[in-house]
Amino acid sequence: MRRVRPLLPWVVWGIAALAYAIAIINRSSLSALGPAAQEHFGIDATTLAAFPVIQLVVYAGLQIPVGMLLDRFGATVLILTGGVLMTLGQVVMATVADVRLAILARVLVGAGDACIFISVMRLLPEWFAIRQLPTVSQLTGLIGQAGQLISVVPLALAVGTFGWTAGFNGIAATAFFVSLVAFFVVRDRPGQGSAFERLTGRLGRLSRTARSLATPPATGVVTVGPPATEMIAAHPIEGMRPLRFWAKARRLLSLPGVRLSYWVHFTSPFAVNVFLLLWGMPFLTGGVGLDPSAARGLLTLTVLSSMFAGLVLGPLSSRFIERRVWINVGITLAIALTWVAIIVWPGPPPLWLVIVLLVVMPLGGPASMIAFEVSRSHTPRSFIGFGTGLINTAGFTASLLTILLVGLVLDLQGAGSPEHYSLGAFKVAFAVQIPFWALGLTMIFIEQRRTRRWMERHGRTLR
Ligand SMILES: N[C@@H](Cc1c[nH]cn1)C(=O)NCC(=O)O
Repeated sequence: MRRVRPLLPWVVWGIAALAYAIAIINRSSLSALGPAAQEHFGIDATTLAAFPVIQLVVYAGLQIPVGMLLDRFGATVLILTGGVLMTLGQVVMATVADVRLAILARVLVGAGDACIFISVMRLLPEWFAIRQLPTVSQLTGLIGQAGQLISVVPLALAVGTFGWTAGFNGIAATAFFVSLVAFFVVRDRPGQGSAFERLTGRLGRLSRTARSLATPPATGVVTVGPPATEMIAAHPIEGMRPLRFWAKARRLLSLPGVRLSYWVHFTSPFAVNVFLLLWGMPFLTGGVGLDPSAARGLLTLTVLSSMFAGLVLGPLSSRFIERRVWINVGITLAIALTWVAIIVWPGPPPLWLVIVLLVVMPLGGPASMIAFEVSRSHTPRSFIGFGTGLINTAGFTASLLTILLVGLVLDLQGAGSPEHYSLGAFKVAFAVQIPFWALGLTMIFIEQRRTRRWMERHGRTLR
C-alpha cells in the first residue's frame, strides 16, 4: 500500500511540468515575433512559415523514437536531453544571421521539445495514484499553456526592449537553468536517484525513503496483455530481450484501446494547433479584418479558455471514466460545429461568433489529454513511452497536414500572401478541417465499439 508522503511527488512533477512550460515557450517563441524574425533574417513570409512547419515535422517525427528511448533510459535522461537541445537551439537562434542556421536552430528546438511532454507524462503514473492521474495530467497541460502565454506577450516585449540576441539568449538561459534544477530534483520513480545522484553513485536520504511510494513490484511485461484498469508495473525482466520497433508497433496497434486513443488524440487538438501555430493571426487580421493588437488580445482568450478547461476536465474525466471518450467527442463536435457556422455564415462572422470560436476551439487541447488516459488504461507499462509517443504523433500529424493544406488551398485561390488574403478564401481553406473531423470521429466510433467488445471478452473493467 502507498504510504502518504505528499511532497516529493509534487516537487518532482512541479519541476518536470516547469520543463514542459519551458518547452512550450521554446516551441512558440516565434509566434509573436514573426515581423521581428523577418527583419532580423531578411526573409519573406513563405520562409517564415517554414519555421513552425519544420519544427513541427521534427517534433512529430521524433515522438516514436523518443518514446522508445524513454522506455529504455527513463524520463529524467530525456527531460535533460530535451533541455540541453533547446538551450543549444536558442543560443544558435540568438547568435546567427544566416537563415539556414536559424532553421537548424529550429530543428534543435523541435528535437528538444519532442523529448519533454511524453517524458513528463511517463513520470506521472510512477508518482501518483491512478485516480489522481487525469487531474495531474490536465494540470501539466495547464502549466504548459502558461508557457504559451509567456511566449506571446512578455517575450515579444523582451525582444523589443533588449534586442533579438539578448531575448533569445534569455530563453536559452531559462531552459538551461530549469534543466539544471531537473538534474538535481527529477527522479524517474520513487526509490531511484536524481541524475546527479546516479552520476555520483550516492543515493540521498530523500531518494531512499521515497522507495515506500513505489507501486507494487513488477510482473511479467512483454508477454502479458495490457491491463484495462491499471498499468502493469514492468521494469524489464532480466534476460528478456526487449521487443523491436515493428514488433512493438504491431503489439500495440493490435489493441483496440490503443487505436482508440490514437484517434481521440488525432481528432480534438488540431484545429487549435493550426490556429495558434500559424493561421490564427492571418485569419483574424487578413480574413475577419481585426487590427493586429485586437487579434493578439483575442488570441489570449484561447489560452485562458484552455487553462480553465484543463482545471475542469481532469476531475470530470476521472469521475466519469466510462464516458471520458464521449466528453472528448462532445468537445470535438462543438469545435467542428462552431467552425462550420463561421464557414457558412454569409459574409463576415459577427464578433460574438469569433469569440465563441476562440473559447470553444482551445478546449480541444485539454480534451486531447483524455487520449493519454485511454492509452494508459490499455498499454503495458514497459511500452508506455512508445505508446505515448505514438499517440502524441496523432494530433500533431493532423495539425501538420491541416497547416499545409490551409496554405495550399489559399495558394490555389491566389490568396496565399497577406496582400491577397480574403475572408472568402480563408473560409474555403479552413473547410479542409472537415474531412479530418469526419475521419477522426468515425474511427473513434469504430474503435470505441471494438474496445468495449475486447474488454468484455477479456473480463476487464475501467476503474
Ligand atoms: N493536447 C496537448 C496538450 C494540451 C493540454 N492542454 C492544452 N493542450 C498535447 O498533446 N501536447 C503535447 C505537447 O507536446 O505539448
